[in-house]
Amino acid sequence: MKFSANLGFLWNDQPLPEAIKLAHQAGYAAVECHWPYQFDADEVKNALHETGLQMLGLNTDRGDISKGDNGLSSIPGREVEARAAIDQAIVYASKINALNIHVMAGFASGEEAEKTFIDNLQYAADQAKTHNITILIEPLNHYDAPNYFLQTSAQAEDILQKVDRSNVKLMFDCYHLQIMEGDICRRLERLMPIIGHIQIASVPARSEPNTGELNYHYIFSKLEALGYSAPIGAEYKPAKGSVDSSWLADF
Ligand SMILES: O=C(O)[C@@H](O)C(=O)CO
Ligand SMILES: [Mg+2]
Repeated sequence: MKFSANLGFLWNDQPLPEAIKLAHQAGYAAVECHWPYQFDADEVKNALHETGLQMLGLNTDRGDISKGDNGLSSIPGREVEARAAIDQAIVYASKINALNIHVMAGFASGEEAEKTFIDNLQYAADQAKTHNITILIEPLNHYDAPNYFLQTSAQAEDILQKVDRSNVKLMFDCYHLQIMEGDICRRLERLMPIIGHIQIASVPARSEPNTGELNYHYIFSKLEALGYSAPIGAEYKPAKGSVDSSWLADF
């Protein structure tokens, strides 16, 4: 299996270009991040070039985090801000040749929120297409993100059907979906055609993947049997605060 270091959680005390170099030294095959916007895109691009790593993905800006925003794209009345965040992500991603953009839904519920999310995702997909960028949506668990618009894979599947764009896919985060739904292996197999990226962490602690209630040796053997060969996102919070990548050797 190949792994992508999620630099939102790993080496997140370092400037992004430095974190990319540290991920390379630790043996990761790719990198991904959350919100890279404070870092100069040229410096990030140089670090990617120097290490030969690809940036798999980044997120749209969350909005005003001091007011509790966690994404904007499903919030009726905030379409202008949501689309500005999508445009910003596309510009940044295309500068550093990132493959995917996770469009964050935010806190909302109901039919109007669903319609808003679908419209914004169609906008994002159409803008991203010319840059060969895939748009991702990710269900988040209701403990970490109570009242987040997108909470289950079934809801994501329904949204993707309604969005009806081939470059919009599901980010299957095993950590969130184990908490919300379980049945991870069957779910991965069934949803494989709509999966754009997979992330992992232990459950429930969200720390190093080889601890906790999910058996990743088993899950990876199933993914291998399904022919999945893309790098898997190691999106975990290091248990002791500093990054220990020795778990990579087990896989
Ligand atoms: O799982 C997560 O929390 C992330 O993948 C993310 O992008 C939203 O914070
Ligand atoms: Mg995730």
